[in-house]
Amino acid sequence: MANPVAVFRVREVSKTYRMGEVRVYALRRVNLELYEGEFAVLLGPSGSGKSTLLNILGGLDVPSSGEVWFRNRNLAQANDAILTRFRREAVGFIFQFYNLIPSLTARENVALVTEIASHPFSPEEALALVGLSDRLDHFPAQLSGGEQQRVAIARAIAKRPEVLLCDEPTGALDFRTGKLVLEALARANQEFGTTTAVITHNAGIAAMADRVISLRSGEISSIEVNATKASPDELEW
Ligand SMILES: Nc1ncnc2c1ncn2[C@@H]1O[C@H](COP(=O)(O)OP(=O)(O)OP(=O)(O)O)[C@@H](O)[C@H]1O
Repeated sequence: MANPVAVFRVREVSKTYRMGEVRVYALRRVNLELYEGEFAVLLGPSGSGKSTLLNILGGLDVPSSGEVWFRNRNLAQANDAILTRFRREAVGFIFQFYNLIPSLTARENVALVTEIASHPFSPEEALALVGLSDRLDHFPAQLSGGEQQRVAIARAIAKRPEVLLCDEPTGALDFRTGKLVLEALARANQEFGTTTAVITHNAGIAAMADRVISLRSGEISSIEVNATKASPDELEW
């Protein structure tokens, strides 16, 4: 990437929790940029701080110290109202469990978001992007796990967020279904230039990233740039 533009700049960010007498560092003086349009994979063992970092980037949590810049806004200093607006306008979240509303169809689950967004895709367009045009009127219980996750992706991308933050999006899925979900994420990244960060335990997924950011004990232990990216259907794990 020539002169990449940083969407996020994380500066000396620490997050600590007090557990009785001891202070636990979930993150320790982390410095990081996420660049416009990139697909970043965050790898690291359980407890290394991946979810804490993603939640801070997405404005779901705030650091104990340090700065988190989203473009020209310091999220570390933002109040709840500003963080809520930031999340609503700029961020699509995808979690391991799909968090769909069971009494609503796929189309209606996506419509919940498109109704409050300023320039959304229609639910039908968003569901077409993830290959679910033939499942619009299915309820979550009538969909497979991978299909439910793709509805969650449609819901996240329907408002055209600048960033997509995904915490173990394939964690509950088998290999084949996981690949369909990764294809949907790669497509949103490529077609709309959505900056995407994906947490995974699965090192096999790293091959589809522009950059692989590894965490260990609350610190970034390495950042690797992939010279060539694999497409999801080439991944092995
Ligand atoms: N609310 C909390 N109170 C106390 N400690 C916490 C809290 N949230 C996270 N931690 C601790 O912070 C550290 C980092 O947690 P985090 O969930 O970010 O790790 P992770 O890399 O995402 O792990 P996993 O892969 O298991 O989800 C862990 O040691 C965890 O126990």
